[in-house]
Amino acid sequence: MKSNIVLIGFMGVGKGRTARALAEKTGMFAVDCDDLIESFSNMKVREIFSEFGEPRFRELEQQVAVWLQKQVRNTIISTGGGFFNVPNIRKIGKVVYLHADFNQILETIYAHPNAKKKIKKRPLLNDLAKARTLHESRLPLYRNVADIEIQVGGKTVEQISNAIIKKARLK
Ligand SMILES: Nc1ncnc2c1ncn2[C@@H]1O[C@H](COP(=O)(O)OP(=O)(O)O)[C@@H](O)[C@H]1O
Ligand SMILES: O=C(O)C1=C[C@@H](OP(=O)(O)O)[C@@H](O)[C@H](O)C1
Repeated sequence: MKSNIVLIGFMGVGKGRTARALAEKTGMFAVDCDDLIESFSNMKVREIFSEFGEPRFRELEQQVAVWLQKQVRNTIISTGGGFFNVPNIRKIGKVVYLHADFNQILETIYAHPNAKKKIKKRPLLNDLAKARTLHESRLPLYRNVADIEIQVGGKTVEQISNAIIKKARLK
């Protein structure tokens, strides 16, 4: 049985979008950690942050991580931008880091017709100066846990998913 693929990377880099494209191409199923947290808690991510604070959200991420490791196989898992920090990340599956420069990420988010909504639902993107620093400080940490790194800047989702299939030997 194939192991899971765990997509990590900064907010808005395209983890969810890539997971869906990969699922379509490989026949594997795709799940998203933020979606799992929202359905489990019956709250939106932004509500969890505003009502209970970031530490509660990180606890929920750890619960999801334990469940994924125990129960989920043969699945493409897209994660939130801070999920890579869970202690068992490398036990969940093959970790694929999607990398783009901060400016490229902002460009793709702002190019979207729903840009305002996309920013609102990501509390850590609301202050752009802080988000830029976060991107910089996380870069070595993402690289440290990743098995594979994919450059996504300027690429189509088709090119990105084909690169992952090749590097992770998914087909
Ligand atoms: N390579 C890309 N080219 C064009 N648009 C992209 C690209 N990557 C992401 N997007 C768009 O940016 C937004 C964030 O993508 P998403 O998959 O939700 O990111 P993440 O799951 O990493 O936060 C979406 O609207 C998506 O369609
Ligand atoms: O980078 C982060 O710490 C976060 C990223 C978000 O997910 P996306 O990467 O899907 O935006 C979401 O999990 C939460 O707002 C925290």
